[in-house]
Amino acid sequence: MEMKNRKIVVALGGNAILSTDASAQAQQDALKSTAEYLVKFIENGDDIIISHGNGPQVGNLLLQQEAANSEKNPAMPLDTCVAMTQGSIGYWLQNAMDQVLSDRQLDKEVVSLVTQVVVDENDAAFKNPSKPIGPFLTQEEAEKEMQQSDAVFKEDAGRGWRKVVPSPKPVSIKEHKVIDQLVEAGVITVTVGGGGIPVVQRNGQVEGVEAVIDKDFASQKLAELVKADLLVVLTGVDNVYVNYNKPDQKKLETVSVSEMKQYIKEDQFAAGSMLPKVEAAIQFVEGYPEGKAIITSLENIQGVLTEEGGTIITADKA
Ligand SMILES: Nc1ncnc2c1ncn2[C@@H]1O[C@H](COP(=O)(O)OP(=O)(O)O)[C@@H](O)[C@H]1O
Ligand SMILES: NC(=O)OP(=O)(O)O
Repeated sequence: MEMKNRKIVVALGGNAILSTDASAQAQQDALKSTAEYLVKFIENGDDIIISHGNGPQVGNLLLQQEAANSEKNPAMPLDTCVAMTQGSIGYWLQNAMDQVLSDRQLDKEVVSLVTQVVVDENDAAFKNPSKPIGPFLTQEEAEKEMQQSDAVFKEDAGRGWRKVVPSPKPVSIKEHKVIDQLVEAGVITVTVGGGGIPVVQRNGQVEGVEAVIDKDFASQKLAELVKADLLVVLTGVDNVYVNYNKPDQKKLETVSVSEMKQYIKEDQFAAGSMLPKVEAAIQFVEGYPEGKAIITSLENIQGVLTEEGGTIITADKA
């Protein structure tokens, strides 16, 4: 059954933007294909709020900043780099969505919003950098980098070594009311890009801090604040699995919060890849039991339209 007129937060995973080629053209091309999928929500009559990651992009931007750093042309701090990636990826997404909407003769506006996400300055994450950004290095290259600077590198889910930065949890989203107004006005809104620009509130002022927020948690916070019907986390797999990549792997379809928590206890989801998605899904439906969360791939958007595909996380029955 097709579900319609839903308010949906769609979080785009890394493969929706960048696979191997980090050039602007390749990322724009990838987002054109992504937009072809996303437009299906609009054709279905849903309102969407789009969020996206920035791990590879913000890490690459930091390297560019460091390479050009001089007194006259100083490197920008990490919060500003996050804002810069919100701008570039938001521009590409707006452009890609505009193109597909116009091809389909759909009369819809798309905007991307520079979004500040409030974090707690005492979040333990500031003392324990964990969010991988930028390119993958070999262990040898990472160790050399660590000897030469204060940067921390860690192994990223079996894929290589990457620079890691603090990733505090989102507490609130400064612009959430205006996001809701945009959605109510029928505007497709790109927001909390790269997890949002991390800011803290000090003496009544908002100040940027050097961190990268996980976009799945920022999307969950957004879905909670705008009371979304659905949080859709799009990634590289159609479903979440237990015993993933083992001969007895099992696809998860509709799963309650309690069942998911049990799987977390059994260590079924890799930290830094599937675990934050599952945790974000749980937090959303726990905080807003009217909502549901779906973890699936872009290619399986049809399953999201019918709410019959992907891994669907629902609140426990009262
Ligand atoms: N239990 C699991 N079930 C399904 N996928 C898993 C599981 N554990 C780890 N993964 C991996 O996690 C990936 C999603 O994480 P990642 O690629 O880091 O996210 P993103 O799409 O946000 O960039 C999946 O594509 C899959 O390869
Ligand atoms: N900010 C963030 O979570 O980015 P990635 O999804 O690209 O890691």
